Amino acid sequence: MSLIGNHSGAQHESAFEGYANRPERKSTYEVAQIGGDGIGPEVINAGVQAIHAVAKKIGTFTVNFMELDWSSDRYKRSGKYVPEDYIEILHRYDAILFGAVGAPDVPDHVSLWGLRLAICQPHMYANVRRTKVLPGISSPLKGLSPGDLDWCIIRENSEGEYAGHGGRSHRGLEHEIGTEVTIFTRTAIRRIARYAFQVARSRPRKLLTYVTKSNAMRNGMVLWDEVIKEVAKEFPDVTMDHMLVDAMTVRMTLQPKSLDTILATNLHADILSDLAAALAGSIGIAPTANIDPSRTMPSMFEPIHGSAFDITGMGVANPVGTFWSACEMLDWLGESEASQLLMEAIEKTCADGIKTRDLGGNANTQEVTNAVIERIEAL
Ligand SMILES: NC(=O)C1=CN([C@@H]2O[C@H](COP(=O)(O)OP(=O)(O)OC[C@H]3O[C@@H](n4cnc5c(N)ncnc54)[C@H](O)[C@@H]3O)[C@@H](O)[C@H]2O)C=CC1
Ligand SMILES: CC(=O)C(=O)O
Ligand SMILES: [K+]
Ligand SMILES: [Mn+2]
Repeated sequence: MSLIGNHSGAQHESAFEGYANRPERKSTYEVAQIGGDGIGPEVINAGVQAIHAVAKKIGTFTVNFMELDWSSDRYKRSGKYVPEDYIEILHRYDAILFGAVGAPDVPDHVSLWGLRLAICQPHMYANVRRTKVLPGISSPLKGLSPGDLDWCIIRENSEGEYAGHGGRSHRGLEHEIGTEVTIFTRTAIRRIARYAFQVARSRPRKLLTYVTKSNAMRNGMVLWDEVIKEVAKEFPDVTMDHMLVDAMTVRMTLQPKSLDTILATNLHADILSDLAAALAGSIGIAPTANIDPSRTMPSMFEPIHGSAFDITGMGVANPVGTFWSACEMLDWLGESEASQLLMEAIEKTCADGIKTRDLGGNANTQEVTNAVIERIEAL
């Protein structure tokens, strides 16, 4: 697949380049639409409008959305976030467009495990999170211009610190114990390392920085270091360097231009990718692709942010993170031209100053959506 973005000069390399298993293009894509909770349905509603507009403009395919009510409301009604046969249900779709999960009156660990982790952990082992300073948006860092902070963070998405192993005993007593056991397996480290090297290889700088904490964590993190060095031998054309996670926050902030593709564990990359989004201007902008590289399961695309109780229902949520996630979805489906077109419309909208208040603007969610659709139609 070609580089994205010859339209306006900005280049958006595919995060999925380098994979031989590009899909057959279809005339109709079936997408599961799961708005979820909080601002999730608000931004997904915006994303669906933008995808329909871009499909109409391109004219070679349509997207059918099937709205699934998998959410905390469903949990409170029925005791379950998802039906018993949810994996079989998801198999019917080409992709999943997801908002967020989390409600003020449900414990966060119940909601996250009930929906997002239930869907992603079994198959979607690569969590791909891109960053870039978009035109018209200022980074809190000094001296950066549009196009800078062009990073692709690859997060291990199936195990690690979020493996769910552990337990509690002696509940309520002074000597109560809680354990959260991190699980690292050679298989999972190797497959995510290969994925990250493929992404790094597909980008012009061919530079991979991998992040661990193998000084204090002397077992599993040392296994990471060893397996990554083994996998590196398969990719002699990729330059690799290593950072301990604490120092990585400093490098991201003070030497941001020294980074390109970044590989880290589930927890570390969760944190570093929120930092990356903030450094690029707002958590409301950044996309996430939860990828099953084998294409056994549909992959799931979602903005990086959560359900944002503090702004739910106000109509001011930034839809850009969802639009960019929609670009990633179209790209993964093989519709690279549509992906490029949508990205270009997003960039033009930002450049024209049509922004939500998290970016210092005063447009609401629908106004930003309308502006993106107008620009799609005009391109
Ligand atoms: N993938 C998912 O479904 C995720 C779910 N969560 C869940 O979301 C809930 C809230 O978590 P928080 O830690 O508060 O993170 P959050 O991302 O929901 O919100 C953090 C801050 O960023 C702001 N923000 C987030 N998205 C925005 C957008 N699109 N436009 C403008 N401002 C935006 C919020 O208003 C808030 O001030 C929790 O239940 C948490 O577990 C959190 C992260 C990811
Ligand atoms: C849950 C969460 O914070 C994430 O997936 O990024
Ligand atoms: K999300
Ligand atoms: Mn997160």
